[in-house]
Amino acid sequence: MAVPTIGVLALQGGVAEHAEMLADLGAQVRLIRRAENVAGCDAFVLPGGESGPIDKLAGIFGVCEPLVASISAGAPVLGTCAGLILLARWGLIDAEVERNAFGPQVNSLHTRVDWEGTAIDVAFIRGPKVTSVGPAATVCSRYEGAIVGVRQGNRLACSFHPELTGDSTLHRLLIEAAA
Ligand SMILES: NC(=O)CC[C@H](N)C(=O)O
Repeated sequence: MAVPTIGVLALQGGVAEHAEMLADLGAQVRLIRRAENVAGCDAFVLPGGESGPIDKLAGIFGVCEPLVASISAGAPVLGTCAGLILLARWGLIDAEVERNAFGPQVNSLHTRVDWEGTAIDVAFIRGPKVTSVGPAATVCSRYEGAIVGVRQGNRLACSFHPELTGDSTLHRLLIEAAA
């Protein structure tokens, strides 16, 4: 099997941990900072950070349009935290989200959640909550009753940060989908 190239949106936020985890799993990592970086990627990661600035910079640097086009054409994607917010805002995940739904930075926490039957180790940092999902999306994970993980085919989105705890379950799913 050819080594998949995974593009990590690298305009703001927690880029390095995703890149390191993907490289450890054997993927070729490409940082996405400009429109021309998008072509040729087999899958994408939209990292956590601040969804407002990432969204704005993605527009300014012309990244948003080719990225949305590539994901719409079938490229798998993993969006974590701010990445989940962007997937919903860009119409790529059929879900409504509420930002900062687990409180401020001081309420950050490290816990285990279930993802489609697998226990995963994750961190929440000012994460969003999914308040409703449309018919195209399915719920993959909950924390204290709140929806914190959804998928729409090969589009995976979560409220938390698996890359900060070293849990590679979702990154493996992404790489498998890209193969
Ligand atoms: N850790 C994160 O990605 C936080 C997301 C941030 N609170 C936002 O609304 O974009």
